[in-house]
Amino acid sequence: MSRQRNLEILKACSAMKDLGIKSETFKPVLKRLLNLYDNNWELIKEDNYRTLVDAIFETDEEKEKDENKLAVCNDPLDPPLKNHHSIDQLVVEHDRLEPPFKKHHVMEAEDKASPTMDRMDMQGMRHGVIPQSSFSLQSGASIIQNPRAPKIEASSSSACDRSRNNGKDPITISSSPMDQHMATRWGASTEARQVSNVKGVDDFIDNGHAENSPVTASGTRVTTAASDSGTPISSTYELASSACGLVKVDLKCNRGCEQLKVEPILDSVITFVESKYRHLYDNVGPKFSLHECLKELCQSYVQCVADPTGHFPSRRHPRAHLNPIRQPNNGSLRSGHKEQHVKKLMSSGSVSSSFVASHQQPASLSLLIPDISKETEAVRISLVDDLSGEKEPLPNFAYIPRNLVYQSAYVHVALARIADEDCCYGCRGDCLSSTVPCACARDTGGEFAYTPDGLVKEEFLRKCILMNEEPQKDHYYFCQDCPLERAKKNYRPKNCKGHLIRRFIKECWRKCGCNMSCGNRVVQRGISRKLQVFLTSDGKGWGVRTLEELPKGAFVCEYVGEVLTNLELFERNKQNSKDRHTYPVLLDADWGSESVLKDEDALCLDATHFGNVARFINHRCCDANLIEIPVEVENPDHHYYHLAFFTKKKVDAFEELTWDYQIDFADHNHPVKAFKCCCRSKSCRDRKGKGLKLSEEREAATLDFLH
Ligand SMILES: C[S@@+](CC[C@H](N)C(=O)[O-])C[C@H]1O[C@@H](n2cnc3c(N)ncnc32)[C@H](O)[C@@H]1O
Repeated sequence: MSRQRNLEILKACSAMKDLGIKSETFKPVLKRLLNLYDNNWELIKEDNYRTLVDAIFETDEEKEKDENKLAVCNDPLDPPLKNHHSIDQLVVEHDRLEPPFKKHHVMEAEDKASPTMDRMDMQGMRHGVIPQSSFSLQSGASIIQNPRAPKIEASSSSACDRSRNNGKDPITISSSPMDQHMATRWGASTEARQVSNVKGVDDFIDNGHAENSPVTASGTRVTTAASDSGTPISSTYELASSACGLVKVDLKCNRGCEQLKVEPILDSVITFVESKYRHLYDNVGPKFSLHECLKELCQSYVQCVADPTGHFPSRRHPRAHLNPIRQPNNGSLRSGHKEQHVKKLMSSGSVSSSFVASHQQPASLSLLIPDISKETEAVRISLVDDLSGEKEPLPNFAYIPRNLVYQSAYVHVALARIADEDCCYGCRGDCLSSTVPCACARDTGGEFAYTPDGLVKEEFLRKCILMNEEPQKDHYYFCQDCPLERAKKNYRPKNCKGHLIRRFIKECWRKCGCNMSCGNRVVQRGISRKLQVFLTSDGKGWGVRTLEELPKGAFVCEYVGEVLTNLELFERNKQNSKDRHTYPVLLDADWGSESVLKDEDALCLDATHFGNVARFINHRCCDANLIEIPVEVENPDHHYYHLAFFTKKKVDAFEELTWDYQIDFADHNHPVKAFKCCCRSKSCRDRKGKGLKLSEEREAATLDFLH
């Protein structure tokens, strides 16, 4: 019995040595654990002495101090017996026999006995559940809430354990075996850490490590400052992620062996850092928040998995930026399920000060085009296929970030056409910060349509939605001589079907005195949200989803295409009637302002051959999450304007973006044949493919809603 015990003690010594934990640190804890567990070594040894290591970390300073005292004197609880060495004796003996570090033992042990989280994920996989992860970090304390996810501690710990070296040993990147243990507990391999530390994360990725090897990045900062006693103050931070999507941020604040006289309240530390940054950096505005930064880190982790073309590419597609790749599809779940699943995760359990990171296993994500915009947009827009085995041809079109006139359309942009009183020549900086709204707000009732956060104001949005969804008779303009009808063969002047008169947003422009970051310039700054083109699972072909949560009223993108006259569109559609067309957009919001519109002024946008990401946004009857709003930028006459998409409500990350094309499914004379709608909306206007009149359907939808 006693021999076995001695053997166990020696093994524990060896394991602790490997982790760089000094004998005087672990001895008292080991004794305490043996007492606690009634000498059950199995519990202590589990997961490469995880319990012991955790207990060492968790032991508070006071207790440790006391126990340290015990460790240096003769232990009354553990008197030396014949053939029964005390822990102290054995440790001393072990110290003489063993070299200080045996890094590989840690790895081997971890490989064999995989940590709890890996086991759980495997189980999840077997049951067809996407491994999920979430961590919630609240100031002061943090514990995982997700019952399926493994237990994770998000800690802000004092690193006194390591500072047992009295602050003499320099702390270098990845030099500490304890770091390695922490990393391996989080699924990080020593090799990965070393490569990532030495060469950077990207190099590690390009090294082509095994697909399931985790990505880790860690770093250490040693400040030049010294504590009151002259001990160098050093701190380390460690980022570790596991293949199942857990991310751990570990901050270790080291003041050598000094004990903190006053334990700072984490909230105050956060506030202190925020104000420090506001003072230090001009660009850090009053809204800077460390919580937001960490939340952003979590969300970006999720996004980088979903969008491997982000700034930190996923290991799965190490060279995704070079070639379109079609990866074998191993995922067992259809994207619809996954979207739901991820949405559920994203919306679950997040309180204002907690961060939730969750993502799905990227096993089935197939990156086909890293950036459809070919770097013409400020953000990359990837095209992925996460359905197994679907054969959808890649879209054949040229990406253009701004509209281009095809041939005959009259789009006359000239500074002289903008009257001085129609712009804010005298403004400086940001028009939104001025107490009196400038001339550019005149068209929107003397108030800007945007909030300082760049969102469409609630009231303006509400009116636009109402006008679209429940238009009154006086919201329509009926042409005496409709340019649309003029293009048709059996032209009858009075056949106009009506054009919805819309509310315009007017943005400041070149003739204005404000700068580009003026809050009244949103659409002209282009796409800033993280979008992705993906293959829909319900037969609509490609669609667009957001990779980040979008608040209500957020600008998503503009509908960009070739600017055609309606005559040109008609001719084009006649010639290529078999082509799959993106639905053309009429620029008819202001047709009522002129009694007879000339053909070259009656314009539309066709994104079939030239377009931007909006050409992939699918239609949804009635309850779409986007609304199109006309935006005047450079053209005061409203023949030509920008059609911008804004969110009608909060949109979750990974949710498909849709807008109501306002199709009249019953109009069989429309230049573009209506498709059979698969929007699955409760109020789908294309019921059983028969197609009801838009007006009838609107009525039906209203009745549906009322009952
Ligand atoms: C603007 S494009 C959208 C992108 C398109 N899904 C693609 O794969 O290129 C419009 C076309 O998408 C398809 N589409 C859009 N919404 C749809 C819906 N609700 N039901 C069925 N097909 C739809 C139709 O083929 C339509 O002509």
